[in-house]
Amino acid sequence: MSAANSSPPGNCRFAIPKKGRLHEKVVAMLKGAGLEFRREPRLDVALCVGQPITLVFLPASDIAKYVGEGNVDIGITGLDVVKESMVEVKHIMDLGFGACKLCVQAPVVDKITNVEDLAGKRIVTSFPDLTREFFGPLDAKKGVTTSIKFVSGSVEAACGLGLADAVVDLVETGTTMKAAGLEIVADILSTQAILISNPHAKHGDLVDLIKRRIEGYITATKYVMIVYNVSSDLLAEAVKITPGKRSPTITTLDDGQSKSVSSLVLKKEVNDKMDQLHDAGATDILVLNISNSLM
Ligand SMILES: Nc1ncnc2c1ncn2[C@@H]1O[C@H](COP(=O)(O)OP(=O)(O)OP(=O)(O)O)[C@@H](O)[C@H]1O
Ligand SMILES: O=P(O)(O)OC[C@H]1O[C@H](OP(=O)(O)OP(=O)(O)O)[C@H](O)[C@@H]1O
Repeated sequence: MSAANSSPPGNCRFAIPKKGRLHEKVVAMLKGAGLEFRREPRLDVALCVGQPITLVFLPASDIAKYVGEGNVDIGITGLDVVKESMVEVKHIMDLGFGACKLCVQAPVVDKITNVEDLAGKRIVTSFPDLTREFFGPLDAKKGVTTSIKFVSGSVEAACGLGLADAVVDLVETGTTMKAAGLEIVADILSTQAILISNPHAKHGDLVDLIKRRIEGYITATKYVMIVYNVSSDLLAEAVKITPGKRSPTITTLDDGQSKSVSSLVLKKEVNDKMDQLHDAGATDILVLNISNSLM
């Protein structure tokens, strides 16, 4: 690492995926959480503006190992990577993106419905340890040994190439699996992106700050603020529709007859809530986006 590509001593080191499926979402989340940074082209470290935090850009599949071994203090990667790495890390929070499943998949033409039929056969995967853990009990039951081979990518091609009888790979939409003529025989793990830290991380305050900032951003992206007017006699019914996260804010309008209500509402429910408020007699219904929050 050159001097430009290193972290000032004493900074909290925070690893994020340098490319791949999680990279853009993590960068957008950090920006939304006010953890601003400027990354020079081709450098794998960047300093956060105004905080003693160094971002370290690493392959997603290596991040759990670096966090577990204390080379970095905190990181973001998939739960699948953490489980596969078999290292001890503190699972701070789920991040709500990067959701997919790790599945055993076999060629559709083979019509395999019972995963036990694959014990003793050839499996190709990027997750050899989780695969071994999954097939261990099946092997023991049948008295066979499943052959498990590692590949780092394009796992879905292995059956078509004659290298495997089945694969263990991630499935999100199922597009890759279907295109390769495969189908799910068994689920191994549901995964999503998570925030992790070294169990003995020295930078407790910064870890808390990062967690708080990210939580604020996640809340802000999940909720919108709904604001409406309603006559005092209809207020109780309207408030039942929008009880808020804690409770709604209610103020009296100048006319003395009506109330103005503002309340947090889940983004995915807002259109239904607007219809219900309209039917309950509310007027002047506005929906406002929240750019960040601290609850
Ligand atoms: N199709 C997907 N949908 C959602 N999340 C996924 C998907 N594929 C992978 N992930 C998540 O992203 C993590 C990184 O996967 P990715 O395939 O981007 O690996 P990579 O090694 O960083 O990149 P690359 O495949 O470009 O080398 C996975 O461990 C998983 O948690
Ligand atoms: O169910 P889908 O939506 O099709 O997504 C699943 C695919 O996404 C990932 O691969 P990626 O495209 O990241 O490339 P890789 O094979 O190089 O890991 C994963 O390994 C699957 O192959």
